[in-house]
Amino acid sequence: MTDLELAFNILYKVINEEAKSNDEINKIADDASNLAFITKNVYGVLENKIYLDYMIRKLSTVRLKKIHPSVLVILEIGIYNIHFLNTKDYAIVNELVKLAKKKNKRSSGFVNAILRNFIRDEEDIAKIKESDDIKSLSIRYSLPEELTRYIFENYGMDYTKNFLRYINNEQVISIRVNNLKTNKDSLRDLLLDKGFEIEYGHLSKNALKVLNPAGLVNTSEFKEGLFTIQQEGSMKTVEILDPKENSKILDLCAAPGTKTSYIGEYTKNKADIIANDISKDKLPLIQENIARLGLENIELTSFDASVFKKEYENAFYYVLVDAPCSGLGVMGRKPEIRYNRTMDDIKTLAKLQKDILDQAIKYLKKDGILVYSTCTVGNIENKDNFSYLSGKDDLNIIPIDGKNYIEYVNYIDKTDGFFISKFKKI
Ligand SMILES: C[S@@+](CC[C@H](N)C(=O)[O-])C[C@H]1O[C@@H](n2cnc3c(N)ncnc32)[C@H](O)[C@@H]1O
Repeated sequence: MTDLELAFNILYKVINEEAKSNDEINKIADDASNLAFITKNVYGVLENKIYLDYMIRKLSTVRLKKIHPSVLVILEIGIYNIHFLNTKDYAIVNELVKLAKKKNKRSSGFVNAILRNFIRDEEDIAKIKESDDIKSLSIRYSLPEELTRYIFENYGMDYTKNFLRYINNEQVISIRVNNLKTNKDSLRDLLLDKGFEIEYGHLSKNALKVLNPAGLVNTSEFKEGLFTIQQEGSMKTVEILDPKENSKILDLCAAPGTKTSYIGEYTKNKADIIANDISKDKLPLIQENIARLGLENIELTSFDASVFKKEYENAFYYVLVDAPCSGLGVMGRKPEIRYNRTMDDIKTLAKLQKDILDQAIKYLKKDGILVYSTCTVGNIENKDNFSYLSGKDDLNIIPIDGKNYIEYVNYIDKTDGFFISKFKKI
């Protein structure tokens, strides 16, 4: 199978069958002759899908909705390679026409015509002719219009442009060193030896950045639990919670266990941790991480955190609510998120977060610490829920670096958009 066909298969599943791009890329990592090229294609098409479809609309006499789903993916790959990767020769067209013959025989002439016409008339087709700035940005950076408008209304035009530009650029991946098994410099040396380009993290003392991360999870260092893939903003959540050894800690929304496992490492296996997630299916993911990283004293549970659990009342020194959220802050690494979120989802999630936070407060002992975090941007979830918590009589805000909360800005802080706030129960 060619690399383009592997990229096609992944894209088809992500766009039409709700698969996740990262999971699918990891599955084929060992078979691909050029993993970096496949990854570039998968991310590139997803990051530019609205724009690619805008151009295809101009080129096609058939309405977009009437184009067969596999043919549309083939066209998107074609336009992406020609326009964004500057592949101007006709070899790519021939390869995609061949692929079209395999996937949907009747459409190969159609694919051939569209891609050749695009090469001939690229400059004009690629022009975005929209008088509305938000619509134009939505197409240029392929973020659905209502989400683009939401970000603009919350943060203004400069932020919106920079934010969108950042999520469509290649992302730097961070990893968290497992200090129970190694240390930062030894791990750095091992990964450098394997050809990874490594830099030190800039927000967390336990972070390394990997500039060419393809294949990272297939290394023996990963399998032996020397590190976890985690972005620095996410690491900071646990560092801000700052849980102590010999304490009782509740992580209410824990799967896949990235923060739970950091809490375990941070407390050197010497705290009692309960990691909960509503989704039973996701508990094995947490278990896998715990086993891989060599962690102990972590109990897994599965209940709905928005419903009160009497036995946990006043039982914990630390409660982490890393809430289910719209995930707009991680679109750079999970580009398909943008096509699966609406403003209605954001409002529903914000309400769910409030309900979970209401229970979380009851589980804290006096002087106990609550951290409320999300991996999203936008006031409906973050700031409004921070205000909701600030209004509670039994909570005091604990400032973080002199501020009420941290909201990482991707293009400034060079990490995912992340929101973190901290409270003490009084
Ligand atoms: C942002 S993710 C958590 C990520 C995790 N803390 C980590 O660092 O790996 C939110 C999680 O909340 C879970 N969730 C959603 N609704 C929930 C509820 N009502 N109660 C408990 N967990 C819930 C989801 O299944 C999802 O795994």
